[in-house]
Amino acid sequence: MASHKVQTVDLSAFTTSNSDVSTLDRERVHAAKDLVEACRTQGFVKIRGHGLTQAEVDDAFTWVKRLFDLPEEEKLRAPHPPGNMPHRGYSGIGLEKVYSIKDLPEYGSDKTPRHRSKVSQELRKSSDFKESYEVGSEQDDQQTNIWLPDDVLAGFRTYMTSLYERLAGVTETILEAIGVGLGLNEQEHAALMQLHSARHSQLRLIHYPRLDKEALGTKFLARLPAHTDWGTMTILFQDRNGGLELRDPHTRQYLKAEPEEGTLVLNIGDMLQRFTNDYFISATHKVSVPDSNDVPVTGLPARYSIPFFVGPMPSHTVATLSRFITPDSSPAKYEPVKFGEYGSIVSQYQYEGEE
Ligand SMILES: O=C(O)CCC(=O)C(=O)O
Ligand SMILES: [Fe+2]
Repeated sequence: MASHKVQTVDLSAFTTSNSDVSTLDRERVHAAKDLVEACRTQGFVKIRGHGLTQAEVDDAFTWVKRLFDLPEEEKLRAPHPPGNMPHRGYSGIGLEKVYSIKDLPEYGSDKTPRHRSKVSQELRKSSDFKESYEVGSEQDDQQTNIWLPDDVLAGFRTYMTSLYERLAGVTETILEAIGVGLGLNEQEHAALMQLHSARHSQLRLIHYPRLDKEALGTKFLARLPAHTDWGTMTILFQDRNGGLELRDPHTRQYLKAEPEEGTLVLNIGDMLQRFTNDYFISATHKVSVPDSNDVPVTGLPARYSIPFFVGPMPSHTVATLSRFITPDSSPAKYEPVKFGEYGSIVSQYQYEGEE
């Protein structure tokens, strides 16, 4: 079904238990099929009934604003280290340039730092006008969190740790629903669930500062250029200003994910696309800056967002499920790939710090 807006699916049947079992089962199958249909035809969807209340989401944004309202020198007490790994802590404006793997020339052949930075420069002349803070699991065995000292923002670490865990729970619900919607057997379902490691996902807090109307007219300023996410999928909360746009793969037109109380935005990433042999689409998305003529004299308001990037263990090899491969009509499109290797190929071009 072609659609000109971002669909909304209600997963309440997966997060509540107040009806009788057979009704609940029917509602689950129905919602799960809608979810799968959106992932297949568009690669993105808004989800309500995901398990977090709007009050919890509002709380999360209050913490994010508290963080970014701190003076720069305080935020820099939890600096993101140079280079792309570990991807943790605070990054000031201009440190990141986002790409998709398909934008990268000759990836995998020449990976010397000199070549990398040359490629970065050629790919895009301007960095993203945003600041961000990356949080991982406290149990991550590969990347250690970088926290602000507690006197800078008391309670921040405890809050973000619990938010990470809550979002890992939401992820399980969504994957569960995808498994039901696809009608996976037990073994296939287990393979799907392996695309989420609760210890290796990533919570990101983003602030796109307010932009002056005049500056917009004279400088090239980007918020977040078009890209796909390289993990399994991303769940994202945005504030009431909206701003996220997702590309419909058929019409190639960008659709605005209008902010809607109680919803999150799900976009499929490269790993689920490979796992399903393109049955699901890794969604191209961006946060654009309008033409200065379309911006009010007060400027373009600041924007905050909270994406949670879902991925498997870095050592996990993601292979296409055989049910999506048929020699004639749907031959295998992807070689199995180790997630950690795939991610490091993309991320090394994105981060501007010196190594
Ligand atoms: O800020 C947003 O709404 C999008 C963030 C995003 O796509 C990303 O960080 O990969
Ligand atoms: Fe993204």
